[in-house]
Amino acid sequence: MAAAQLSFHPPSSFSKPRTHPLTQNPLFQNSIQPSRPSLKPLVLKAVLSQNPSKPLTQDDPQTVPFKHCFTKSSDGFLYCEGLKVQDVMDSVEKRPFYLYSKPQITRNVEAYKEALEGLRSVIGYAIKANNNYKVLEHLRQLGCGAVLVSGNELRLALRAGFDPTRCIFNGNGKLLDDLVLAAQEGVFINVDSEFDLENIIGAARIAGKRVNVLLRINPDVDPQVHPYVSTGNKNSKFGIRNEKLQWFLDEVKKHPDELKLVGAHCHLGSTITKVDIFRDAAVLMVDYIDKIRAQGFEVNYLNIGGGLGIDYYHSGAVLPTPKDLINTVREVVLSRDLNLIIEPGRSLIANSCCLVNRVTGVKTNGTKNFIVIDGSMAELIRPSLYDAYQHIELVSPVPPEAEISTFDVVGPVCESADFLGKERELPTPPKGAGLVVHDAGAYCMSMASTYNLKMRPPEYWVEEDGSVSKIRHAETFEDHMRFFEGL
Ligand SMILES: Cc1ncc(COP(=O)(O)O)c(C=O)c1O
Ligand SMILES: N[C@@H](CCCC[NH3+])C(=O)O
Repeated sequence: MAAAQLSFHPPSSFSKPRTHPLTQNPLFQNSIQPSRPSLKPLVLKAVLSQNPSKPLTQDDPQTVPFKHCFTKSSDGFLYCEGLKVQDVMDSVEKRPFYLYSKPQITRNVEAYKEALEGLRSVIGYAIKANNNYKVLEHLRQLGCGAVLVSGNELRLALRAGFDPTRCIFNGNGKLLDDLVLAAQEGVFINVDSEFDLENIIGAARIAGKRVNVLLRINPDVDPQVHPYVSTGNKNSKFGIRNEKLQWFLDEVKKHPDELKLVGAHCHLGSTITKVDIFRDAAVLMVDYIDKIRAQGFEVNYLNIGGGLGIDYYHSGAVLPTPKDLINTVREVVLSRDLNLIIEPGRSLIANSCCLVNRVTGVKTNGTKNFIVIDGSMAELIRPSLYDAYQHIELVSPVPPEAEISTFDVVGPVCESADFLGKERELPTPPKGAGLVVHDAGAYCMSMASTYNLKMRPPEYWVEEDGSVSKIRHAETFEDHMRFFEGL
């Protein structure tokens, strides 16, 4: 059986490949691919009034990559890249919506590219964080590859024009049909378990392709995060433990027509704010790579996964940047002349977006005060699911006499877990006031549901020229009824 034929693309400035045979591998060519036939662009392009005065806290976005694109002016208006969020609210349909800054996404990618200078590297954007098609196209145009966990994420990545040979297929329960598609397309596949390897071999045979595989190692490193987003400790369902490594190497040796072992992968978890944890893992991982190389395998890829946290608290605390992350593993990577793959999701997209809601009313039950908004756990589930903190503020100034109180910010969904924030000090807002939940670009819309038939919200972004475009239509009641057509 022939080895997977990998296409060559000229490198761009994104990653500067050194002269090395491995740079012939397209995973490390950072060209902007010509689009495959793309979906029709979504309608609407409403140019809204520009704010003439620069918001007070806004720094030069070109030089401050991790500054928030959402800033408050001294007179109490929230801006997104110089646009009043209130103006956007007044111009779009009356329902919760996600509002992104496209330039912030660009700045986030640029921060990673800069951090990766001098290394052969690929940024594999974790599509699960946000699967908006327009966002994906933008990230692909900026030079990102993609990390996938389902057949549909793979299909979406292909539609959005990602080069499949710059994509990595992860997951502990990958299905055979999806693996066949991945094998046909030349996607790199991470091996998670014995049955997964068996399925990958089967998929390679069906596709008639030799598959590039990485072993997903469980290094047993504690990422010091919420247990639900911790993935690289020994009790996790993900990855291969040390004692089983030899079995996998022996299996790969037995299947040279189907498998080419090219590297090792680990993913420790998400919301990690201590970069030493990544270095500890990288040190362990190169130890694995040494062991694997000692058996004659030419493994040259180290994939350290994603997981970098962001400043959800807006507390002004100094958190590690992509540069801090990469610098902490740089020497380890160079010491073995490895190609580095990273899989960021949250740190590429979370801070570029907020969920914009309207206040339905304010109530007190005697012991607690509540701000009830039209958004809910259906649109944004992280607070309910992980007790996660996401910063909340009003978009416009309130009358000076408005009392500041401690509120739970809750939605209308019929669950006591339906809260967006607990015990927040806020001025009592009038009915209809705009209220945003920040840092909603990652794991918010992609985890939204239609519970209580709250249909999924529309998405907009502010473009580089300050105009606003709809980048996803709102889901409607009629969309729901279509599931029952013809029954
Ligand atoms: C295998 C893998 N890679 C990458 C990511 C992206 O992580 P994050 O969004 O924290 O960067 C995840 C999610 O935790 C993941 O499970
Ligand atoms: N959904 C999680 C992240 C999970 C990452 C996937 N392994 C969050 O919202 O923070």
